[in-house]
Amino acid sequence: MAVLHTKAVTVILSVTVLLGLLYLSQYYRVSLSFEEKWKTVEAGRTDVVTVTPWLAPVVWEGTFNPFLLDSIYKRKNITIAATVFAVGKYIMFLKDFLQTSEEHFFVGFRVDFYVFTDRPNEVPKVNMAAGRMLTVRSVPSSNRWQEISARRMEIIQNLIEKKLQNRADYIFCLDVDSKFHGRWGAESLGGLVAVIHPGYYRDDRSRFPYERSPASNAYVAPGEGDFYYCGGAFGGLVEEVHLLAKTCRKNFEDDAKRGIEAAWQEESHLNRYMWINKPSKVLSPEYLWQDFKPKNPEVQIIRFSGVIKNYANIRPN
Ligand SMILES: CC(=O)N[C@H]1[C@@H](OP(=O)(O)OP(=O)(O)OC[C@H]2O[C@@H](n3ccc(=O)[nH]c3=O)[C@H](O)[C@@H]2O)O[C@H](CO)[C@H](O)[C@@H]1O
Ligand SMILES: [Mn+2]
Repeated sequence: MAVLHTKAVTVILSVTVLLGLLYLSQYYRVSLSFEEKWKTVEAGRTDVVTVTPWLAPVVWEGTFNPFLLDSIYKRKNITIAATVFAVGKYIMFLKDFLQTSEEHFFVGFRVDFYVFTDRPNEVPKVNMAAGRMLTVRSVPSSNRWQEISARRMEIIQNLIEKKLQNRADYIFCLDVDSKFHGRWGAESLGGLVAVIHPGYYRDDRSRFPYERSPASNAYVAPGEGDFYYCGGAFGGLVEEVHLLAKTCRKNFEDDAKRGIEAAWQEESHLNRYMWINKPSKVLSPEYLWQDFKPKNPEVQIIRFSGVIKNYANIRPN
């Protein structure tokens, strides 16, 4: 009896493993048939919104085939730039950010990281794969975190004007106090790309923390706004992000001249910009989660997530 039982278990296990392997071999095949290419999209997701009212895709796990997407963009031989700021004590986050990006962020593509810091000597040495590169640039420190965060727009604008226009196709601007945990690849590419903020995606828009004072250039009126987007991750084609950075910088500085600072600094200006200039691709909160938030069932994978930090210890004010 015991022998029979063991045999049955062995057979069931073998069949399961074989079926699993068969499934994986199908999934990992890059040269998909015409019918197969449409399968993932047709199966899609029904528990979340996957297209905006202005017909931009909202990228969730299960809405795309990663291997197909990579194969499409590989042929185009693109370069992706990524900016990250590590000013003051935030330099401590850089190592994990860079190390995990090697494992998950556009693996197999040409990626140029631009690190902006006031502590260039403390930039960690991280082994990077061929085709990936890191450039360190000095920026002044500040005694106000709001200024460090908001001045990113000006620095991104300058970087694009002085360096990137003929050197990169796409750019992503990312918070440093975060780590990659899952694939972030070609599915995220688009003209203008925004990430839905993990803290508000289940809320009614009346609760979104937009800037509510009409005196500010970042003003979003009650009843307006699509999603609440993160300041910690956005991107797109270099020329689109240039326009975004230039506009947000101007609006921010204009406000400052009149003694106004929007509720969430450049994040408020970004949200105003995205309300007027709809993103052509929207990334789900999988693309910027927060470690302190328990995972919700619709979030099948966390790709990038903010680490838990003690603000009082790391910010200058
Ligand atoms: C997840 C997310 O969307 N985060 C946004 C949010 O809060 P956060 O609490 O995530 O802001 P934060 O403290 O991470 O600051 C934003 C970023 O500025 C840089 N930094 C900041 C302070 C400092 O002393 N040194 C330094 O380098 C660093 O790259 C950091 O990641 O609101 C901020 C604006 O108020 C920004 O829009 C952030 O992107
Ligand atoms: Mn952050």
